Amino acid sequence: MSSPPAITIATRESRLALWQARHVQSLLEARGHAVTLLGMTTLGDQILDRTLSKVGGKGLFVKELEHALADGRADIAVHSLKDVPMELPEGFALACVMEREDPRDAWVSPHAAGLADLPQGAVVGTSSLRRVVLLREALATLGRADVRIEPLRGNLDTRLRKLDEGQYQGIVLAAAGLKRLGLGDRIRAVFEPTQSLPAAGQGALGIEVRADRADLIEALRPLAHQATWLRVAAERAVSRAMGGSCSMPLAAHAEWVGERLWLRTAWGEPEGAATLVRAEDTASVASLDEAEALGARVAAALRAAGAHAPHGEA
Ligand SMILES: NCc1[nH]cc(CCC(=O)O)c1CC(=O)O
Repeated sequence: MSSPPAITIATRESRLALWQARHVQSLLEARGHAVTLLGMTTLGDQILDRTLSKVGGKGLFVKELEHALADGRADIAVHSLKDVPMELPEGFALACVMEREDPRDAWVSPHAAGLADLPQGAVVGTSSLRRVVLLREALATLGRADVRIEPLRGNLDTRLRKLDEGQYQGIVLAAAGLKRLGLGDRIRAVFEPTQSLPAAGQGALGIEVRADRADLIEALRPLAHQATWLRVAAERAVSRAMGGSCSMPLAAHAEWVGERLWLRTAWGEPEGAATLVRAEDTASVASLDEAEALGARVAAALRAAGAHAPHGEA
């Protein structure tokens, strides 16, 4: 038998990206592969101080890594699936989706145990439009028109520093990123999906390869987690059907209830009504096709309830 192929992982150099790449590295090494990391700075990393949706969206974190796969400098790229565009470019494939970390949003604040306890006139920081519209709805329900939501950009350490410096009284981050970096003790509370519905793919890692690398797709198969993959396929199908980019305030979250997949979605407009449009459904799901069909069906219901793509997009 031939020995397992050597694998080079292209990775961004943020602490979270490096943790994720090393996580995959150790799983592959345990299976006998020799693994090296190729660190890269992406355009997305260079402009972390600007609102991503204004400068071209999620693809920015992925494209440079794909160049390295295309020209053979690297074999695989490890991504937070939340940051991966719905349609990969021609010639690339998602080889596997791995077991999900906590998919929920986390509340981080030295000042308040939750939104209701915020001091008068508090500033809450968050970056994604999804979290903005969810927070706005939650604050309106609590009658907290005094609380302002302000943009918060940068990698995890930068965001926590801005909180600690007092620019915000509380911030909302993915629980998964904090836990992976050993910062779980910064989490004051996790939002249940009824309070802050997570983004499609949040907390799940995916491994991208060149579509012609059947050898790697085979080698990565043992890292796949089918129960996560089906959840994420349903969630991503919603984003796809909605023309989803990160300029869209869209939440899509699936979880298992026995053999059935329960998919919940929410959509809002940053300048629109505080109350979000929501749609949900369940289905018996055993294949990626069935998961995607559920996603398409719930997306159609969400559109019928009033959700739409931004300005003229399909
Ligand atoms: N938006 C950036 C991003 N991409 C993935 C994660 C967290 C980890 C994950 O979802 O797997 C984060 C940080 C955050 O949203 O707070």
